Amino acid sequence: MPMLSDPSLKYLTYPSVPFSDGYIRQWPNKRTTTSPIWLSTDLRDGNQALVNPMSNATKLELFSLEIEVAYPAAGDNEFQFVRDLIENNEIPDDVAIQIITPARPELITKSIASMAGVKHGIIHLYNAVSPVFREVVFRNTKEQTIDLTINAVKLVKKLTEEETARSGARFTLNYCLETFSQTEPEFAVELGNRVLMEWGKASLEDKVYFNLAATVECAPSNHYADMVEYFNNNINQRSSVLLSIHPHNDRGTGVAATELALLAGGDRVEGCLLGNGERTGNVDLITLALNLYSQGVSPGLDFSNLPEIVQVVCRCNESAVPVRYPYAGTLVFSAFAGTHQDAIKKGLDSQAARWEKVDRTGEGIKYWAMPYIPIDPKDIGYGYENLIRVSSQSGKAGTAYVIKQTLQLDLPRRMQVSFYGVVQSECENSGKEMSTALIINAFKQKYCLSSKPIGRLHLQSLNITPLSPLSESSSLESDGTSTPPEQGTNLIRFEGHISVDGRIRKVMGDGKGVLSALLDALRSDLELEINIGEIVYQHLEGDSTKAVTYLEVSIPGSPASKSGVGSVWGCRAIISGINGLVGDRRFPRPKMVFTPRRDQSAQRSEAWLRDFTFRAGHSVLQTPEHERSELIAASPI
Ligand SMILES: CC(=O)SCCNC(=O)CCNC(=O)[C@H](O)C(C)(C)COP(=O)(O)OP(=O)(O)OC[C@H]1O[C@@H](n2cnc3c(N)ncnc32)[C@H](O)[C@@H]1OP(=O)(O)O
Ligand SMILES: CC(C)C(=O)C(=O)O
Ligand SMILES: [Mg+2]
Repeated sequence: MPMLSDPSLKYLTYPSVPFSDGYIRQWPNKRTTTSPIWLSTDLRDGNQALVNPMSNATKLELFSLEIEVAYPAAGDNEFQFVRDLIENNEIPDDVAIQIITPARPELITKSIASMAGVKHGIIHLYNAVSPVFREVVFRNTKEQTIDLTINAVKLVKKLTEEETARSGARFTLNYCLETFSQTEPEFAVELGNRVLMEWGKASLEDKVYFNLAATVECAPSNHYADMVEYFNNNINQRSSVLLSIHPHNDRGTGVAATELALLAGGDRVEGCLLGNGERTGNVDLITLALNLYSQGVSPGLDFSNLPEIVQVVCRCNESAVPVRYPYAGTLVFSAFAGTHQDAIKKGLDSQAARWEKVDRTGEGIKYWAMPYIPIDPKDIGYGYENLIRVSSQSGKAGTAYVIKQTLQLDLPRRMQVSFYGVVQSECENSGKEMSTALIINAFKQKYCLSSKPIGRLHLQSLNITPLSPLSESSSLESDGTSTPPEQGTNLIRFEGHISVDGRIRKVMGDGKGVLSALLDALRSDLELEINIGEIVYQHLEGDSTKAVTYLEVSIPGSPASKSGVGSVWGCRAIISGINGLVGDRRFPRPKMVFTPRRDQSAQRSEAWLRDFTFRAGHSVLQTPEHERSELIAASPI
């Protein structure tokens, strides 16, 4: 049957909670500032919903917290699990175990028998109390429902007192109004007060728990909050009572309902890790705890290694976590969209500066303020390596972030734009994400970053000789990664070997600064006339002596320019940029005549390479043969 045009003919809306006229709800103005008591019901409410319920060994893997361990009346395995926990001393002194029993005398008796010898046991007694259950399932009136409940409480009291007399066990009553959220609020309170009277020994030290179940989530979260607030306001002996919240997630708002119910007076939450449970599941304890954490409230639960916890839970439950699942999904700390990536990249940079200032001055706190990322993934066992993932939806900032994370290169804006074009068209063509490895490979290809020739030109070796003393601010490091000597102040001779289309050429030129000298060499020996536009130097993080140069090259008379990147005083950046120019057929090919004017047979060039040395100032830095080849290989940029 299709959906109805008027669904009110089939589905009844939820009734209002009967607050008195003029009553002002308290929960909307409250804030949660402390953590609730948590009860994991993974081994009971979670387990009862599994296609294959857990074995007792598997249950032990998940055992922790204040925990509901079993439904002992369900069968021998469940019963035995409780016995094993108690008899094998598996329960730490500060852990109370909870077992659940329906309000049926023989099942209560069996359930309490399973708890013999426990140190602290919580008896979770339940019966459904809403109109539809009273009428359809139990065929009971309100009075009969109260009688059924009171008789059950009486029996629990008698049996637990006998066990206490025998073994000294301490017991807490957790009475669950199953389907509480669909029950008339006045009736729920009346029932609660009758239970309190019958138990007769609720105190500040030994509270009675009322488990207010949203067995099926049937109304918006604000309604559940109203229900809890009403119960909170009207139950007797409130200070001797603890309100437990047991939400399910049928409307997908279990977490919201819990958070509002805690504002409305809830003290304790029953839920499951990753929201396992009947139908759409119980409320997820991990999401709740980390939501609190993200507000600066310690949840008292440790999820420092969430990925491992997720693995254990999924193994025990034979289930999987959707990739978009809060905190635990594999994609929740990844941005694909360009503007998100841009904001995250800027956020990381500005936060690093802010945190560095706190370290330096000792003032302020290193608070987290990151666009699109509500908590620091590192706090819960994730790194930053997947923060940005690149697809056709990504922009230049995302690609630049990947390059920076992987190669430490902080690309200037124009270069970001230019390289982004490559990535974008690759993604559009493939229709797929571009992995970090593919991006890095494309980057190296485009800018010819390799110790082996990629483009048509490749700088094989170089020798820099200052023809005038270096100015104070200049230095020439033997590995060629320092900032080039200031352009225009030092007369420099550049001698080097450049392979052009596979053939090695010896070139030499003079100029004010290394780059000018190289340009002179290119002009005079390769007849290659090149202009340099914007130049940016970047010191690599963690080593102030290492620098990389970004620059733009163009052919005189042509408006087109290409970016280049590289070290070795910027020489490799020039060659990288030229490769962009000469390798792209859309641009006029520069005149390249490869007839060397100076004597350099192939043999002599190879000999020159073997004797390769860097010269700094006027001293020759001799490098052992094996270190020299490593130096070249290790410095592809
Ligand atoms: C919302 C929740 O999560 S409640 C927890 C639910 N969990 C489970 O059911 C898992 C474990 N359950 C079991 O193993 C079995 O149901 C058992 C062993 C407990 C009981 O088995 P059975 O005796 O065969 O009964 P069955 O499972 O058919 O339950 C239906 C009976 O229980 C009654 N019942 C259900 N809940 C309650 C309750 N809280 N108090 C009293 N009676 C109840 C029903 O009215 C019905 O009685 P009827 O047969 O007289 O009509
Ligand atoms: C029996 C109770 C606690 C329950 O699981 C529910 O109502 O959802
Ligand atoms: Mg439940």
